[in-house]
Amino acid sequence: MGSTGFSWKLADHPKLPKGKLVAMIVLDGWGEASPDKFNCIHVAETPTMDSLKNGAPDKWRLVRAHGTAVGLPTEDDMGNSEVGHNALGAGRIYAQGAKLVDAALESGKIYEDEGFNYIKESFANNTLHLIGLMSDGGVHSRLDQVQLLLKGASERGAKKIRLHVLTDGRDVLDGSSIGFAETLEKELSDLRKKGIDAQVASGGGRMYVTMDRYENDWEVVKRGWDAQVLGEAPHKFKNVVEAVKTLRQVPGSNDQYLPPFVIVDESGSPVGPIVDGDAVVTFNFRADRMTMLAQALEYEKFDKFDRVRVPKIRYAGMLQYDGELKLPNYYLVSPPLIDRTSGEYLVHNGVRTFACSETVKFGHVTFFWNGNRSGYFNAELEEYVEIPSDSGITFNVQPKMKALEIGEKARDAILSGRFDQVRVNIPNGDMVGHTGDVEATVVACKAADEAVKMILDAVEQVGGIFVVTADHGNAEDMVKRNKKGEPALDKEGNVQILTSHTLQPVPIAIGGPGLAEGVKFRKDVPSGGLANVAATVMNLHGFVAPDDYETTLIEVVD
Ligand SMILES: O=C(O)[C@@H](CO)OP(=O)(O)O
Ligand SMILES: [Mn+2]
Ligand SMILES: [Mn+2]
Repeated sequence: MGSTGFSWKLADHPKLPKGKLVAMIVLDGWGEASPDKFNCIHVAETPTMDSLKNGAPDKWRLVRAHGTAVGLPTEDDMGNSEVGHNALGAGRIYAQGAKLVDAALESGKIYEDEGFNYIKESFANNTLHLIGLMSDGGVHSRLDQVQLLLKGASERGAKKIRLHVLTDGRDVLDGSSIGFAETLEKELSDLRKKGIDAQVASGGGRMYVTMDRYENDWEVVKRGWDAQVLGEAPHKFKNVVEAVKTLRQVPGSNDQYLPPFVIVDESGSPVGPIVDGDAVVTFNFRADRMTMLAQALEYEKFDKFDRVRVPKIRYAGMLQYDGELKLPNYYLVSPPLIDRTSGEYLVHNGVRTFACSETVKFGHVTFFWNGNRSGYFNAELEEYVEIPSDSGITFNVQPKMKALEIGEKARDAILSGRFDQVRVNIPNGDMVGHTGDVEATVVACKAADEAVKMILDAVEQVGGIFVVTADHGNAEDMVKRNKKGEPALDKEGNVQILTSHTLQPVPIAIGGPGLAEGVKFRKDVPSGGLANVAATVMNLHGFVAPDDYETTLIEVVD
């Protein structure tokens, strides 16, 4: 014990042994919903997950993965990977970005802190640029927060404001970008009536422009840079509503993948390239899809693509996206300070850890799992393996993704005897679910199930334990529903495909030959959520979780 009384040492579990291999499998976007043809998990052949559900009733249950259970503002907020993996890894519920920004805007504190005062310096003589996802999905950003920020900044001296918007269609229905563009245009025209020169300057679909993650494809960020900073894009329009409406008419187009565009004035010049002296705010609160742009905006040394022109700007993130890297240096709202995660505790207690996923989810089982922290706690005890994802495709084209490769890596890590915890994220249900392609999502779910089987077989061979769960729903419900739960029809009488996550709970199953006799899920944590998983996993490693962790889901009955 240190002088403060704090210790990384975890108490021994009174009944459970140490030294058993624990495989921790997170199926991304795998919720539980009633069987129906839009439930791709139900439609797919998933014998392994089915056997867990039907095999041992006291070793399978549901946990909450959305809303307040994962630190989001309301029960109407669907879960997402960031908050889901934060909760799984940290074992406690933290008020998350969406909620922290709401509070800072509500109290006005956002305008008093260092970040806003820093960008404010540019207001008198230069432009304020706001870059981010135009959506009310609440996963990466929310338009109502942007509206409040516009109001707040203009009341505090911003005279010229330019927005660089990314269309969504992934956290919200495809096609909803038109409505958001109209709302924003109305807001900006009201500002213009008050004498503020406020306009949208550029845009593009989030998956094709700017919002790549984990360095899967820097071209995505470059396309955004060219439009936002240089004012160059293949498509030019007079305003954002015209842009979105026109680009959506191209056959096969959708909000997620709209090409980059710039808004031009009467003379054909871009209305808002970013130039020396300007202020820039990236208004997404979630980190993973903003850090690449943040690097391009902030780093003097940068070799990921040719920036051509690097304006000297005052840049602030809505949040700081990476606390270790201090990226960006200035931010409007402080991020949740997630400390003492289960990963850090376990490493301090000698648990050797292997974590793996493919690029598009790699940071989920490492960065998010470890409380938004990059890198190892102890490089001697940990190994993180990233399998390169395909880039430049939508995943309905390759619905199996790298599931089997992840399964193989996990299997090899388990059989090597070098690790006590082998943790993976299997992305298929989520990544293919987001494409809205129901048939491909069925294939995706089958592939995910096969990867689980591969890992469970290895657990069996070494006498280990498994925990299989998910971070939030997605593939289990691919259609928008009315209040009665039936598919909701649009004006033309068509069902509306749901590309987003859901509000559904997710399964958690435990088992394996190493699971001690008498271990089962407690009945007295009926509203358990993802944050209860960390204490559970610590128990399975033979430890008792710290007192302030959400309680364990298991008990040992003699
Ligand atoms: O793709 C993403 O960025 C989100 C949806 O916006 O999905 P997930 O939370 O599963 O990463
Ligand atoms: Mn996810
Ligand atoms: Mn997702």
